Amino acid sequence: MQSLLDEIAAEALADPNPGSVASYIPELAGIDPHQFGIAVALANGEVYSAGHAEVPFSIQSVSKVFALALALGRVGDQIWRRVGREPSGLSFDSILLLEREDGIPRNPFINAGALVATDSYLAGSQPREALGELLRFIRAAADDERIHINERVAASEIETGHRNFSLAHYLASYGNLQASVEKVLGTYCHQCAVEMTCRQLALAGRFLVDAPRMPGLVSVERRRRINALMMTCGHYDGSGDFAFRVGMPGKSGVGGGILVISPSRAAIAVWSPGLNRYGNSKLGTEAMERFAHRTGWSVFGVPHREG
Ligand SMILES: NC(=O)CC[C@H](N)C(=O)O
Repeated sequence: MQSLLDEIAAEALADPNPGSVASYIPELAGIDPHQFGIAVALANGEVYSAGHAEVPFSIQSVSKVFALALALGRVGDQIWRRVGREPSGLSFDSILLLEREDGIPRNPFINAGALVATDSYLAGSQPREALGELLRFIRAAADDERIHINERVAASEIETGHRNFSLAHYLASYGNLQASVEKVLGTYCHQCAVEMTCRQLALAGRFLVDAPRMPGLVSVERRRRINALMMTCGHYDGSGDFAFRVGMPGKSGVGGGILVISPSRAAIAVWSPGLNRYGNSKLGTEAMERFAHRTGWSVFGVPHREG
């Protein structure tokens, strides 16, 4: 495993075309795209990593996985009255379907749906308490008390988040927000501003792995369902392509991180800040494709011997 990760990191770091970083969040715009890290937390407790696996990055939409788990813990299946479970086929911040579908976002991994998840785990408490609970969840999953929120990234996004404010107001106009738009947006932007290294993110992802000794933070049924949604919706309008190329559930963020789950084997985190046209990490996606190919890992079966 170590030599495989070293190889994959070397290939990614030698790529002259890492994509371009998200520039709409000013704090993220200045990050050097020529960075790549990968970490694998295996079900047996071993952790392997290579490249810039110890560099903290903004997890952005990868946080939507933790937010959904927390929201389900708070309100249970009630959340499915307010958000769907279908891929949207549109970019992460699109408002298009909200009008046609009466303010019910397609899924909890696009921004509109994630705002509903944030509103659900807020559930009457103050943003500070709700974010404390989110951090407790992530820290417990990773077994790492150092994981924190980068206030500058949160502030930068709140200042420039006109689209997300529009989405939230739109949801509110349909009665699909309980807390105020300001509270939901403030909480959401802080949630996106959680910072982790690849190593921390792989460890945090273990709650989605089906094996003994993994952090049991959600029920078996929820774990399977969250994985299913990652497979179908975790990469926005690039979800089909990621499933085709990698064959494992994953959730991306515009910070360039991707959390991938091999359901009974491992949680894998890759990070490279340059993005492809869907807003998902370019080198991260390519590296995961190579990783899946070389390990033979896929949720669609094991490679069989030729002949
Ligand atoms: N795709 C993403 O990572 C988007 C998250 C980002 N915080 C936003 O809301 O725009």
